[in-house]
Amino acid sequence: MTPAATINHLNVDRGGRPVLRALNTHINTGSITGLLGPSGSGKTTLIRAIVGVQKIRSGSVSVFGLPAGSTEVRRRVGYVTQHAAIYPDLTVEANVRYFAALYGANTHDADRAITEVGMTDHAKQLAANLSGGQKTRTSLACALVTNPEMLVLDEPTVGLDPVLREELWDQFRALAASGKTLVISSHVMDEAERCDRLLLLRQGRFLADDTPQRLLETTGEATMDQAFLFLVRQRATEKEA
Ligand SMILES: Nc1ncnc2c1ncn2[C@@H]1O[C@H](COP(=O)(O)OP(=O)(O)OP(=O)(O)O)[C@@H](O)[C@H]1O
Repeated sequence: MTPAATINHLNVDRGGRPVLRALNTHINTGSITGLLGPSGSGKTTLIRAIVGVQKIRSGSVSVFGLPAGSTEVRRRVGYVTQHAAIYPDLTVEANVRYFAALYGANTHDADRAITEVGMTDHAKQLAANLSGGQKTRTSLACALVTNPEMLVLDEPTVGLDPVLREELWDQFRALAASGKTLVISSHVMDEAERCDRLLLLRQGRFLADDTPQRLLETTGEATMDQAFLFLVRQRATEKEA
């Protein structure tokens, strides 16, 4: 199957320092790829490169076979940034309809997106009065108005309680089951096991690129946290050798 995105020898500098270093990978279509790593490891930078809003030093990122961020792919990729980008003084419906208008979609598309994220009962509520999870879901609806084939979500579950996180992950799984490609970043290792494939980032390099199951098997560890630490130690030993 043709990958939804291909990252080829990607190098990115920010503030004059290398932030992503020689990354190579691909993102499978119709699946959930988790981008995991500690704070500052480069997750947001990689996400920005996939969406096509990040200046890169060298290498390439292609999405659906076209350069990331090009006009032809922009509508096919939905992006939810780390901070819910919605207007607190507008209702859920008005927020999503506003996004729809911006992207040349109609009110029917907006209503479909609201239904898709399970926010129909809250459509008339002001965004200011929503819970954290509902705000994230509204942002997700805004990203879904163009019915994108790929969704890129930057730490969508940060600050949410376990029940809300569970609900959101059910939503993500349903979106992937409908054929959409999801890239989801997180620094919470227990979310890793919910992904089909994992990219573990540390200091701008991939520590691992594998399924959660295979990562546990190859490291011989019981949890993702332990597997991550195992790989960090292994990398340090390799450097010393
Ligand atoms: N606008 C910027 N100018 C200069 N350096 C930046 C800028 N944004 C990020 N960086 C640096 O790039 C590195 C990677 O940042 P990035 O935001 O991609 O990490 P992250 O893994 O998403 O972190 P977090 O989990 O805290 O959001 C960090 O060292 C950060 O300080």
